[in-house]
Amino acid sequence: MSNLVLIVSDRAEEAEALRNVLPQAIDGPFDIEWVRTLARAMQRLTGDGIDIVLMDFFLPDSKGMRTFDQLFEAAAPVPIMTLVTEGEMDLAQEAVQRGAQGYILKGHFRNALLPQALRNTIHRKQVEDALFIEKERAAVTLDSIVDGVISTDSEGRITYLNNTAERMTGWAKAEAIGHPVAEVFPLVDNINRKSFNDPVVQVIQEMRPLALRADALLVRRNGQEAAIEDSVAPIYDRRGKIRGAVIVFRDIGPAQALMVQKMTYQAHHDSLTDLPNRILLIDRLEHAIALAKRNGTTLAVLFLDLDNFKNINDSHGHATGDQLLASVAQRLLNCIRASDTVSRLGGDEFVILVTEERHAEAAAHTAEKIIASLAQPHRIQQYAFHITASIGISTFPADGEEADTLIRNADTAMYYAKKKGRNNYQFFNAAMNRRAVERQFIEVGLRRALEAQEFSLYYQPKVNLKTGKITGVEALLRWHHPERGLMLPGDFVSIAEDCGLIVPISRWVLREACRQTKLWLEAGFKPISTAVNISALAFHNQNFLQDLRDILQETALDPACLELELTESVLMPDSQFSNEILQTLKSIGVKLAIDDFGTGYSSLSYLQEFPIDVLKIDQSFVRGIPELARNRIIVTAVTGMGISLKYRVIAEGVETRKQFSFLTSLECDEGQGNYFSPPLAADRCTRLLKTGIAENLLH
Ligand SMILES: Nc1nc2c(ncn2[C@@H]2O[C@H](COP(=O)(O)OP(=O)(O)OP(=O)(O)O)[C@@H](O)[C@H]2O)c(=O)[nH]1
Repeated sequence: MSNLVLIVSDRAEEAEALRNVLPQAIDGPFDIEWVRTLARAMQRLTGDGIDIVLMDFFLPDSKGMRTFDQLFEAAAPVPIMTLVTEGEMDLAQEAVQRGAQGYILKGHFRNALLPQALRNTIHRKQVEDALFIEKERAAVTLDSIVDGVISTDSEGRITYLNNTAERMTGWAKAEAIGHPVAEVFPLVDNINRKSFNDPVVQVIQEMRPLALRADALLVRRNGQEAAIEDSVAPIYDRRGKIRGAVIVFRDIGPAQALMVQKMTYQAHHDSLTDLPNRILLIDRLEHAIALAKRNGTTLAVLFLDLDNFKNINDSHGHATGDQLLASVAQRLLNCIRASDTVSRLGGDEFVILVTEERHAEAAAHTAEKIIASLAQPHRIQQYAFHITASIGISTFPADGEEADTLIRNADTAMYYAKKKGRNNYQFFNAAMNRRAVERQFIEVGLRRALEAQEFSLYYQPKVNLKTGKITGVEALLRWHHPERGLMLPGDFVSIAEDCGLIVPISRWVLREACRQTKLWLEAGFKPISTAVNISALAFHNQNFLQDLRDILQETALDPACLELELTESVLMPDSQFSNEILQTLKSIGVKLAIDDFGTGYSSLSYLQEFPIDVLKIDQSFVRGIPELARNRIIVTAVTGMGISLKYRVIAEGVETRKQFSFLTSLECDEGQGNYFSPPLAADRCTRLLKTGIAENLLH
């Protein structure tokens, strides 16, 4: 598109010279219009289409600066350049100061830079106009919307407020500019009136927008508060550098503010007990840590888990469980100061934040108070419930400087309180952490071990003490850990129980033992039975009986060749339930043995009640015989009792000829232990089944 140049000059030779140069210019094209007088020029400028004016100061109807002033007023916003001689430079300079875009020296029209200068001037003016319109449009838009808009520079100082922002903050734009945003736009949390971290600083530091948040109160200049929702976004320049931030916010009105406040409250509190939940606890804890750091004080975190709470739910129903939890919450609140926090993390877990302790150990006092308070009966409906709790304590700064670490370490200490028999409290120590890390390592390994086929079964023979024949084997689990090598059950079973992995592991053990026994039977080793240990969790698992039936069917093993070993502690807590399962097991046809007899309840009455075939005397009693009188008496009594009740009695842990001889003299049926053979991998056990126990060991 060509540009139209209006030449305002009375000198024909000048107009002619420009006419000769401009239409052919490479930077063009330019079209030319020429007028001789100011009046004609003014008239022409009332119409459209002129892109630039080139004017002489001296015209027939106007002279000097007046010519420029008149034209400038009529031409706006068309750019003007003046045509001057060297003697008129002063006029040219003054015109530039008054708004001219520049000047052209007469006699230099052939200069190649002239068209370029004209084109640049026209272009610059066009850009300026577009920018002006753009700014105007933005300003008008921003001033007409109902949202407040504030922008800042990269230091967080105000650079702009729209009308709504002026009204809502109480600051006029002119006053606010240059002030820190936190001064003009101060925000507090609508739950506890705590100041928010400056969102602009955060956006500039993190270089990403902050999403809309609806739980903020804007404190106006006059001190009034307004519930708002706001978002903040960074402003970048063309190089991607942060130049500031823009805040957009709106007044959400009292009804919505109330709803938001309610929702915010719900998001921070537990609905059952109305206590702060984990989110609010972490917030308070972080705040308390910051304060303790500043003041050099300490604080303690008490992690509390009710003992055997599941039993209450199971026996009285979830609703009663809920009421008990609410009662516990109330007791906990009564044990602490108003400045402390009791929170419920979920389930039967509570965390208590005790602040401003002079000595962290003072938390023990709170723990004792809590334990004593919870011990009082809780009256719910017509019942009085007795409940205890285990508490772990971590202290700041000794046990961690982060909220998460303190809670985690208190949780670890709580776990040890459970291990110590429940109803007590334990302070966290670093050794616990090492053990917790170790447990974690084992647990992670266990989760992989089944799939990675890292388990195997070893078998230890049981020997008839009269005939010396092998009557069966006990299957013993081994874990070939890729880093630790061979691991025994004592290293990992309790962890597998804690994380529930014992159930699939037990299923694998049962299947593998049945499969191997079937192989031995098919190979002609008869009669032989294999004993498998059943843990409490596996025994109480609701799929236990069905799994067992499936495995027996799958492996086609005669159930009489499978012996299940159960400890007294598995059976006794709920003997009626146990008896029902044992009767079913009996009807399936498997043999039942009481393992580790003598270490647990050793109740004779249940022995008669349960359909048991075998009594296994625990190796701790066999160890000292015949020299150790106490053990000698126990082994003698248990063997005699077992025989008279018509059980097969098996002594575990036989290691010496003396023990073997003594057990034989008692007419104990069978023995098991390293004296006859250590536990062996399946192939070596197969060889032993072929050769039998060495003759010299038996006589
Ligand atoms: N009534 C009720 N029970 C819950 C709620 N949330 C979780 N529970 C139950 O609380 C029990 C928590 O049990 P645990 O802490 O794992 O075990 P426990 O029986 O207390 O035994 P220990 O902690 O080992 O002493 C589980 O049975 C959950 O089902 C709840 O909101 N209300």
